[in-house]
Amino acid sequence: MTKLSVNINKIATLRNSRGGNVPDVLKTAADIEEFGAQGITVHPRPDERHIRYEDARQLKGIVTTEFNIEGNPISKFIDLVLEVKPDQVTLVPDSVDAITSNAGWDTIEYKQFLKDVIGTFKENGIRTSIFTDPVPKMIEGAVETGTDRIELYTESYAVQYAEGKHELAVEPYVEAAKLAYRLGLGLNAGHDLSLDNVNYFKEKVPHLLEVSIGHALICESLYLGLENVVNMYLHRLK
Ligand SMILES: CC(=O)[C@@H](O)[C@H](O)COP(=O)(O)O
Ligand SMILES: NCC(=O)COP(=O)(O)O
Repeated sequence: MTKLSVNINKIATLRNSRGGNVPDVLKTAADIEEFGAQGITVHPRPDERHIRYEDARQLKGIVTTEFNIEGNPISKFIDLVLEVKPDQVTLVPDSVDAITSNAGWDTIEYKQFLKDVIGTFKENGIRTSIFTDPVPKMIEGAVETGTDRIELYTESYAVQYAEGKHELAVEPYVEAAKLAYRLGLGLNAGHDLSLDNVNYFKEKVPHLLEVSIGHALICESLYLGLENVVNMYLHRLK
């Protein structure tokens, strides 16, 4: 079975757009777990434009499944993770001004840095994962960092899948998954996975422990809920 960890960044984006506490990020996380998701992911960015550091602190007392915090390990992120002690930390090399994550780690260039940060998290009992492109030498480099898992960056899969190139899209991920397994790395995946493309990915990619999904899942929830909610309003306005 592959676990679903729901990334709730977009719930916080909506909340922040009005300034109040609607939707309530903590309640939403608890409800998502109640609906069966096996994990909650947050990716606080330095500008806190969606999930805030304080949300991550408060979620620690709410999440009863697996809590995964993602982000670039700048010093305030490292401090947050060591304070909150989530089940898993996923390191992502995103720049401060990135709209969203847009690359995996260069595990060769950043090997010593990753080794040091990963060592600190593991000493504190936190499972580690690093965001990685499906490139064999980057996966071999990941082993050297001591990470428990890698998270395969799935944007290129999602783009090519949407263009109908399904086999071409998934092939590097299948090879990456086999290599990671041989090297003893646990395997997660995420970015732009959706109701359209996740099933094919899951069927083809072996040893997939967990996917984290946010943007598409929240958009799909809006679309799939709209008819129901419009009708509820119409009923109240009769
Ligand atoms: C690592 C990854 O792919 C996700 O965490 C994604 O970057 C979500 O972050 P945003 O919600 O800021 O796009
Ligand atoms: N790690 C990926 C993630 O948390 C969600 O990414 P996306 O579904 O918002 O693209």
